[in-house]
Amino acid sequence: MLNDIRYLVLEDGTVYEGYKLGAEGESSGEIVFNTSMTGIQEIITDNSYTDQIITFSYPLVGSAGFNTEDSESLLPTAKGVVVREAVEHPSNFRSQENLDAFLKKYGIVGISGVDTRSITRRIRSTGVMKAMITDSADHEDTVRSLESFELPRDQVERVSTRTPYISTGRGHRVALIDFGKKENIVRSLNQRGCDVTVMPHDSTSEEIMQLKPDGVMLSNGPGNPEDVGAAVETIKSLIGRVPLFGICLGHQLIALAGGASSYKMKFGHRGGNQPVKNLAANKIEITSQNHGYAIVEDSLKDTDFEVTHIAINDGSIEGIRHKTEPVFSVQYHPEAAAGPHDSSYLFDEFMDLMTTEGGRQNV
Ligand SMILES: NC(=O)CC[C@H](N)C(=O)O
Repeated sequence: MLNDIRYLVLEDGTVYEGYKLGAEGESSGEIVFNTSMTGIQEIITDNSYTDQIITFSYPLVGSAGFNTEDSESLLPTAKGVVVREAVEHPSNFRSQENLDAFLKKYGIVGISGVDTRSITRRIRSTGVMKAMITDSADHEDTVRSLESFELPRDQVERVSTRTPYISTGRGHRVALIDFGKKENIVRSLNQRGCDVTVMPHDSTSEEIMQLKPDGVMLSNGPGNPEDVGAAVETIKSLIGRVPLFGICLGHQLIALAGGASSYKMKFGHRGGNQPVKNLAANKIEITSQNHGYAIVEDSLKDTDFEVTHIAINDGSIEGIRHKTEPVFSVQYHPEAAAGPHDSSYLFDEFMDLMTTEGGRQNV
């Protein structure tokens, strides 16, 4: 069994010894943790995790198995998966394969048998950092190569669609700018009858307006919002011409377009049980989240935007809206997948905005 040993080495020199899981080889990325207990396939296939190693803090991972229907992208782009125990025999009538087989299929390197709660506590005190999953026992060498490893910054262009395509419906016409979108955003719009045109990340405002959309959605996506400058210019020019709804990276880009700024959080929010307060309704929503950046509250002061939602755990901004135009966005995931459906009402609010404000561009 000796050659089944694999290591997770953190940039700070901490080494965890475990077992091989998923693909052969080694892999480096930014290590983050997710506290969800379910929705493992949706999380691993969320392209917002591009170049990141996902640690599941919950100890038993993959009990519902994996299938061909529940992926949030065609090609998962996470750099690794870290679990305490990988379920070998899933128990679910929809399951077609287990975690190990699913990771192998997509070439994702994983490690099992490590204390993921201890890793989570370490990330919470030190902050997210670089890490490597490797079979090499020369840990000093691994730490040295991690020191010189630079996290790439071109994630959005790697995961966005290269050409526009349509997911047909008979209702409102929506242009969805794809920064690495989760499929459930398209499904949530289609379920409400929308005709969705998925557009590349670098589409210009002219290309978007040529579609004569009733509304424009800005998707989630990986990386630092400051690296997606072209989209900020597009959004600036769309504000006031068409209703806009942004999710996660899309929310951050709307805020940047409005003149606000973003920052990198110490360890972000990732999980399916994140409480958020809706300030207008004075209600708490339990939300699905996956973000490592957030909007600087003070930077919103001199903009046309106001805060609509805040995170209960740390008070950070979770939602904003334009004071006079039909533009709003949330840092969390109303499309769920994985996670609770408390905030699906936001899609309905977008439908209402498209009914009352859509079609302005045709005037
Ligand atoms: N899910 C997302 O869209 C994530 C947005 C951004 N990449 C962040 O980490 O904050």
